[in-house]
Amino acid sequence: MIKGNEWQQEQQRLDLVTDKLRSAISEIEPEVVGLRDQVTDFRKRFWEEVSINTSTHEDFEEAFYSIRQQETLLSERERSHGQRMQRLKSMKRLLPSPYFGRIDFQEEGFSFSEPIYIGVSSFVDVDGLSFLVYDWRTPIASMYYDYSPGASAYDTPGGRVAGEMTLKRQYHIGDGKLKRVFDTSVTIGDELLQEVLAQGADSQMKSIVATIQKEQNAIIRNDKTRMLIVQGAAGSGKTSAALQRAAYLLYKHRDKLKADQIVLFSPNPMFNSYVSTVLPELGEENMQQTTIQEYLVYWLGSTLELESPFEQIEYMLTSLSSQAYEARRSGVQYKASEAFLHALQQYAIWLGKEGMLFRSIRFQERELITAERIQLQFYSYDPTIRLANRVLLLQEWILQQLTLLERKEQRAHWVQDELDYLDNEQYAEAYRELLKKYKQEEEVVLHMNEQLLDDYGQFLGKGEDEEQDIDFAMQEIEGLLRKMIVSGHYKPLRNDVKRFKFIDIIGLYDQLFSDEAAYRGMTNETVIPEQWTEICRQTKEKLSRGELFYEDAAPFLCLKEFVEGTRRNTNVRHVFVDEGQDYSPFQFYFLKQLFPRANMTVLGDFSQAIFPQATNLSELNSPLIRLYGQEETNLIRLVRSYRSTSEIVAFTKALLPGVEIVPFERSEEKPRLIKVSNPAERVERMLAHLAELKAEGFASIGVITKTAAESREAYEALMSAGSEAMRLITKETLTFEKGTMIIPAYLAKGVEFDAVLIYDASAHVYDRESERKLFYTACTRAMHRLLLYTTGEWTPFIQSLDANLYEAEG
Ligand SMILES: Nc1ncnc2c1ncn2[C@@H]1O[C@H](COP(=O)(O)OP(=O)(O)OP(=O)(O)O)[C@@H](O)[C@H]1O
Repeated sequence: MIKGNEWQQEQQRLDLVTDKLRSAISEIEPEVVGLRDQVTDFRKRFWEEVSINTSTHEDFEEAFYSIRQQETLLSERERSHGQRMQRLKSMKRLLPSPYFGRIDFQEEGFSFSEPIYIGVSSFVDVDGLSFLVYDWRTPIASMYYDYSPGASAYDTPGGRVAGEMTLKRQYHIGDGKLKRVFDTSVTIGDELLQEVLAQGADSQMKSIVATIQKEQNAIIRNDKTRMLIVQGAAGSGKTSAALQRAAYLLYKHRDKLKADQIVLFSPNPMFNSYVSTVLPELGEENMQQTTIQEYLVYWLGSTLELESPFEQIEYMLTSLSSQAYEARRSGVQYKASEAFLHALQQYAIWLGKEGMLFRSIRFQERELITAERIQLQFYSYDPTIRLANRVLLLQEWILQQLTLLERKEQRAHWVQDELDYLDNEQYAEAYRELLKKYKQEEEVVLHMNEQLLDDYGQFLGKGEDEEQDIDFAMQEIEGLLRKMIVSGHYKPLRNDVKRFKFIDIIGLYDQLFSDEAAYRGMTNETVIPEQWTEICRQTKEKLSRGELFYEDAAPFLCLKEFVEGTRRNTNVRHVFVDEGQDYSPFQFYFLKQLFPRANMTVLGDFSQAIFPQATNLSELNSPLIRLYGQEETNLIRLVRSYRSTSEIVAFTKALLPGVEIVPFERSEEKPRLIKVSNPAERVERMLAHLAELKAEGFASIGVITKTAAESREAYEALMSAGSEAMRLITKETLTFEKGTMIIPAYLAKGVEFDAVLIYDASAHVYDRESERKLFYTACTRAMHRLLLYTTGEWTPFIQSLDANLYEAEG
């Protein structure tokens, strides 16, 4: 802590900045209100100021320019209103705590050092030059995160600036008052960080701007590589750093990057609500947040019903071991692999030569163009043309065929029938439609006049010439009506062709899962999973029900892309993938194709890989590194965990031998193992523990189960034993709230609780080695307290632990 004199000076400086903020706010506030009123008024009176006269060319031009002028004036005012509004908001955000850090920096060649105060946004004095507060994202502020006092430097667009940092100070300011001030000498944040980490969990993730650590800063400011991979231990701040990174990018590229050009892929919809306040807290708009499931469903359209990743994991966790189970598991892994991607690529080449499957174009129970004819046409194209381009040629050909067929169809009986059934009203309506459509065409206008429509039905009694004219006109109307009827019926056919419905894409995917020899022939694959026959049976059976396994979604869409050409989103510039270890190489490939202009940031932890299709993000041979190539990829590792106490980290680290995780020194209670004799006793003990934890001040508590069924069971047991309100979280839950919640481990990914209660850590619940990481993930959600229960034998993961790591209660 600093001394009295310095404290006073700091408080005076704070008062000065606060006063300046207040006066700037009171100056700008009326301006903002005034501009807002002007804009509203302007919009209301927009057309009053414009003279519209289109009688002559000159009048028309004048009207055009007067609209343009009005528009320019309006957008100018909107822009200055927007800019001032932004400034006002950022000053109001600064007011309660204008800055959190200070560095004094003496640049090389200068004889004095300048204090740099750092806050969530910049604040410049009335002279327009002196920065009273620097935004944390400015180049100079990076030294605050990267250096201790001593030699330091920062990068600017003009080059590197070196010098000496003579002081580094942290502030805890609340309501405009200095609460605490720390001078740091080694690494930043230790004291302030201690204080921040000692606090309880929140219903929303918090911004970590005041205590960003050096290795996290490297993630936030890395703006060079196409692919940034962050392999970070549980609680090491991957998600936090990702959100700060988005804020940094929005600031650095504020002229060209908009929030909707950044997409964050989250593990589940509830997680979106958990992280949604960080960017607004930093004064930025939220980026797009979604889940990969949402994307896959969107791209699949209504073709097939997709299993959700949570249904897949529930199957993995709840089914008994059997041949079918093992085959599914191995199928999931194979379908996620690069080998399968390669097989698909080879399959597409094979399809270029043979085996394409088409669907006949059918109309009214008739085959207009048979699948065989389409296939013949397809294979008549030059085989050197890419598959997807040949499909485009084919599409064009089918549309042409439809035009010819449509012409012939106009003479069909059914058209005459429909024509006969048109009543006068419909006839007249159709006629009007025709008039509208053809009113530009002189020829038609010549023969059709509105009089004819009005006189329809009173034709008798006219002269011969007139009658001839009328006959001719009637024939023409009839011809046009026939055309209209047929083209109305053909429209859906044409739309289907435009949407490539003439390709039997489900059949093509299904065909891949043929016997081993055929599969080899189509794909050149040599290494095929042992349970291939069973994998094929399961996949085909699912497809025959119009459904798709989760693991099949990305491969299916890739095949669709090879055949139909790529769909792309070129607007998005940054894709963030959180919990990246749970994505398959296939899904990454899909995202890369989908967002060709985006840089990718993948954050994950292979120790928390709970899905069988997991990808190891950081091993040398990782498919993720190969995605953009070594040169375009940067890998950063985080090992320090900021979430859990040292005792909890020591316990969880021992659960997963070899895991790289270092606790941030914060000591509290050891995890507690509570053995009870039956479920009723467990409920009774849990209720007592919940009450104790709440009395200690822990407001966010997670009762974590293995499956959804176990969550429901726990919820019912606790509620019927008289528990206070708690929330049962399911895959449909959209919001994360404070309080006590019961949640399956796979949905608790990415979130954290003050206290975690593992509902059943018995041997019969966590018995497969493949569930170790799930169990580890559940335990690592705890910040301050971890309690585990069993009604019998402990899971082998716990049995093998050193007894010093926990407190056992009988
Ligand atoms: N530099 C920091 N300053 C203060 N708090 C931090 C910092 N880094 C991380 N934290 C805190 O540590 C906790 C864990 O962070 P976060 O959820 O971002 O980690 P994660 O690596 O994404 O975790 P997991 O993979 O286990 O979900 C959060 O409470 C976060 O606020």
